[in-house]
Amino acid sequence: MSSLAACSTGKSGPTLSVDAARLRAIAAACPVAGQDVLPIDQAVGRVTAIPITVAHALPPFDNSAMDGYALRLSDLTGDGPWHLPVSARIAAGDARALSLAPGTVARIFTGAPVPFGADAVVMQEQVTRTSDRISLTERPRPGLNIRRLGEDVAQGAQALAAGLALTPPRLALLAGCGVASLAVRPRVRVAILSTGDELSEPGSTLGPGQIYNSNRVFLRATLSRFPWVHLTDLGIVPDDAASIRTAIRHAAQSHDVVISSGGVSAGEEDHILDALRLEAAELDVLKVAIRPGKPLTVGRLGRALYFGLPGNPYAAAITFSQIAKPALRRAAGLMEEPDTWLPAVAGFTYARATGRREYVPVRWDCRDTFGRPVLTRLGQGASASMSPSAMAMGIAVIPAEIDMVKPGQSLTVEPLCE
Ligand SMILES: Nc1nc2c(c(=O)[nH]1)N[C@H]1C(S)=C(S)[C@@H](COP(=O)(O)OP(=O)(O)OC[C@H]3O[C@@H](n4cnc5c(N)ncnc54)[C@H](O)[C@@H]3O)O[C@H]1N2
Ligand code: MOO
Repeated sequence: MSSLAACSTGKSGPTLSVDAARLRAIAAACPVAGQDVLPIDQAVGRVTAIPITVAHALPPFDNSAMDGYALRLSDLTGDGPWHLPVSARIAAGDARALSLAPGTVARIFTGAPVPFGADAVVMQEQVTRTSDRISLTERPRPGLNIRRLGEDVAQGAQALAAGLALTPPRLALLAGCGVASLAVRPRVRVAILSTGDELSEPGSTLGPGQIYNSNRVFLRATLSRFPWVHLTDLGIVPDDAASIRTAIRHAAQSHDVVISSGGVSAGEEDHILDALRLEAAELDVLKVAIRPGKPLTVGRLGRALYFGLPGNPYAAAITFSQIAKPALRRAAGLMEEPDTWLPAVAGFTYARATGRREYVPVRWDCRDTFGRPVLTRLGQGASASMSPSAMAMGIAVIPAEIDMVKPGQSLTVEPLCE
């Protein structure tokens, strides 16, 4: 079991900047408490609950980085070339605790234990071998081609801090240190629901005035990519105040985060805000200077974090990625915020109203002389349009105060992954 402790009591206020809204959402999200112990091969994408210290050093013994010859530098007296007999042969996995006989070299292979007394390994390409001896002309530097015990991770050291996503390289690091299982944060229990009497599910026949529910699939697909989420899909909730109240109250009792789409703007058919108020939710964010997605609502309902995303599909997608996702990551216990924004340059002209930071679907097929993508804008910025973002290579950001974007203007873009 996990739970989010309430840790902020923000009040609703005027229109917030995107950054302020994001910070409030993150502040409202406390990491889920508790920990699960998982075998390492079931932990990909999960979040470290505590610092991971390791019982085994990496590497666990001095070993050779090359196929070659291990030698003692003190045997290379005077000027070269030096001629030394080969006294031993050591392959990877050799279990003998060998000492290198003075005045000799050992044939050694990559990954094999360096014999006691040897202080350098010379690559085989740099020696001449004749029957049972080698000749070399250049004095190797001390420690050449020797991977020292614990040089990657010392025995007993912290291999990973708490709050890190277990990426494949991090799991490989732990495996290299002999870690077989570890403590991760419990999954964040997320409930999603759609509101709107106009909604019908794909596969059904559309009635008059109906549209297909696309936000549900978007949220399911997006959240399914987060291994630290446990998802409950509550489907479409009837669009009346009582049904919505009951649904969100129950969802908040058994989940860490509740995400709804639709019903957050000003009309009397938009019931989410009323329902949240009647359920005594603490509302941290009610309006954001973002395009699309202005009527985003963020708050706390009981012990759960609540996101009321706008119904328009592109607005739901942008507010999810810009505001909800960073807060969800905090709820998951993640302490790293990825910075995926890249410098880019506009290849289009766009006259726009100031006041809201705008997220624009873009493509690019060339780069400028500095290597920055030259962006083409897709669509007209309608928050109900789905084709532009479906075809986009990335989302460009236009600062709130800019009233005209011209070709050559510096922008930033976040590439979309497949
Ligand atoms: N008088 C005002 N009207 C609107 C305002 C405003 O400030 N004053 N804001 C506009 C903005 S901006 C947005 S964004 C939308 C937000 O609307 P809601 O969050 O209340 O959402 P709905 O009204 O329920 O739906 C909006 C739109 O999206 C469609 N929709 C809803 N759910 C889904 C879904 N699951 N899948 C696909 N499409 C969905 C719905 O049919 C509507 O067309 O409000 C503006 N209005
Ligand atoms: O803020 Mo809304 O998404 O423009 O229609």
